[in-house]
Amino acid sequence: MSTDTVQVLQSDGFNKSRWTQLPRDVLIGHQAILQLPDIIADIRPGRSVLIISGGTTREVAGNAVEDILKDSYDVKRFVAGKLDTTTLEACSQASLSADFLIGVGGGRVIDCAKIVSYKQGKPFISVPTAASHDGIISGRATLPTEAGSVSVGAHPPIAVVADTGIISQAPHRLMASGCADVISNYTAILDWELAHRLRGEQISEYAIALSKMTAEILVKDANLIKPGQEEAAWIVVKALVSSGVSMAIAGSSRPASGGEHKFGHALERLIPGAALHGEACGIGSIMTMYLHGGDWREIRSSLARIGAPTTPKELNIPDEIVIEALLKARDIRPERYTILDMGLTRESAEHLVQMLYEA
Ligand SMILES: NC(=O)C1=CN([C@@H]2O[C@H](COP(=O)(O)OP(=O)(O)OC[C@H]3O[C@@H](n4cnc5c(N)ncnc54)[C@H](O)[C@@H]3O)[C@@H](O)[C@H]2O)C=CC1
Ligand SMILES: O=C(CO)COP(=O)(O)O
Ligand SMILES: [Zn+2]
Repeated sequence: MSTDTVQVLQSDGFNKSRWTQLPRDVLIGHQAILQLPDIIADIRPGRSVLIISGGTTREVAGNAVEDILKDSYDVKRFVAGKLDTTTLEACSQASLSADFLIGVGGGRVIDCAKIVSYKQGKPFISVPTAASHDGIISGRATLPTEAGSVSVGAHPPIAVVADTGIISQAPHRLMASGCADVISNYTAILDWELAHRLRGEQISEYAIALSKMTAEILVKDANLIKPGQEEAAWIVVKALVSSGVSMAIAGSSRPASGGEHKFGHALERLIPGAALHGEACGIGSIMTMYLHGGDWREIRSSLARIGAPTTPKELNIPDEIVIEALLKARDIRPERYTILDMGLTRESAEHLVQMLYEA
């Protein structure tokens, strides 16, 4: 390095720096997948693509994406049945001959594409088939492991193509779950602020403001979120994107994942597949909002208006398992300090679950 450069680099002691990664193109709207060729032409990621989808989502949109691209690109496909290390390894192998990846599906498929993209250093495009989670643009991936879910570093997608027609035709339960994922931002923020006050954890006011505003706008528009409506898909996808941007600004999932998410991850381990990700986090958020002394009834009524569950009974989950998940939450990602890490007892956990059924 030349002395001129060293002089330019001198500073007054301020040494903070943050690299924020965001997608380059975000396209949301009616028949958006038809514009995939334009998006790819804009990015120029190469000529061969691996389309990653799930068993169901391949039928829903994976095949259509393949059809749209097959005349101009060398297309291969990979079906990710579940998200585990074996699948990730197989997907990584399948990606070796591809220049770029497209993840077409729900949260697990997109996280699979995100992790493989990061490991292989290849760009990926996110094509969500459901508005069920706010990971559609985030640079983090959630990986279930034996020891519980871990949030792993990944690349955000280079582009997001969210087709509101496809998304509106997904089961409403998925969209309601995505709304619950966003509504749970209210308590994620309270937990982050708590960790800041109690533990000196660094917070980002910008990330907090965006995450909170996103939840507020969604709750304000709750009456428009109806099954089968493309406008509803439009509203919810925008909220999911906005929530994802808050995570990108924070450089972690903190503004969108607190104790209610630790509870959700614990519940998923205890009774896999009984609740969708956002459903579990929504119920968790009612309980942690109560512990924060906030308006937990407002969280509950917002979830109910959107059609998301507010009690374990609606998901056929025994109350006892929810109590266990509340107590186990502290073992999930212990470095993430939340209201559930403050010595919750079994009695208070039992009370929290009873409270969910209160009129
Ligand atoms: N990376 C991040 O920042 C985030 C990651 N996540 C992760 O995402 C996952 C949750 O995502 P979900 O989408 O709820 O779960 P998921 O990916 O398991 O999908 C749920 C179900 O919906 C089906 N599905 C998707 N689109 C459909 C459609 N159009 N029609 C019919 N069925 C359709 C799928 O086949 C699957 O059976 C969790 O693993 C969670 O931890 C969630 C939020 C943020
Ligand atoms: O789900 C998330 C935000 O909604 C983020 O996931 P983690 O809880 O795995 O960090
Ligand atoms: Zn979430």
